[in-house]
Amino acid sequence: MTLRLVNNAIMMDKLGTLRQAETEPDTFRRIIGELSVQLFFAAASELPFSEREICTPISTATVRKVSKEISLISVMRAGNGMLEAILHVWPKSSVGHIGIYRDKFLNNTVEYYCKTPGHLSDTAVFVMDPIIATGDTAIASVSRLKDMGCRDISFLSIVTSALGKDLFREAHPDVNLYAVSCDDELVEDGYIKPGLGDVGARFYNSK
Ligand SMILES: O=P(O)(O)OC[C@H]1O[C@H](OP(=O)(O)OP(=O)(O)O)[C@H](O)[C@@H]1O
Ligand SMILES: O=c1cc[nH]c(=O)[nH]1
Repeated sequence: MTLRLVNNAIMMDKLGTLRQAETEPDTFRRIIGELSVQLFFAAASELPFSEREICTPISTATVRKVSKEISLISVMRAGNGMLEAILHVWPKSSVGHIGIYRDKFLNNTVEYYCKTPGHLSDTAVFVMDPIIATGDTAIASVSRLKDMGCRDISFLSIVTSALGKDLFREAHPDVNLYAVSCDDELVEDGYIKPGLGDVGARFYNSK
């Protein structure tokens, strides 16, 4: 697995706004969506395509069509914020939802929901969750997808911790991870520093 950092001056400017504690939920949501689309486009550079001849208004041209079906898998709940924006740019995707969280008392992950497309293993699977902190949730989500037969998996995340990235790579060396930032530290309660805070709570203006 490689961590591909997808960032440029504009994306970093937007990430800075996301990091600011006083950023309002409407702006927070919009930027999560914008950055998610950039991650999806970067990850899509690995997709297979076929070529065909078409007529433009001026001449003929050889154009490319994506030749593999795409599945988008949201790790709830914060993954839903990325899903919405990506679905908007590739509406013919199939969509699945996985509900997995890290239970700090059990010191394990707990799955509470899983609904995915039936033909998932034949598709290019893009899993999304804005945060990889300890890595437990991302690792468990990808393991679940592999149990269903998925082999072509990319993981999209806005911010990963360095530790989470390393543990993810150990667990799933065959999965490419795309992120806007890799932050150095994890603090008490498993939050990334500087990070984004509680992303689900900030996205939904909720607890
Ligand atoms: O790498 P980990 O240590 O497992 O932490 C990352 C998880 O934490 C956040 O979700 P959270 O559990 O806060 O749930 P939410 O999406 O419902 O807010 C985030 O969206 C990841 O799913
Ligand atoms: O930094 C973190 C860690 C876990 N969950 C979040 O929402 N943020």
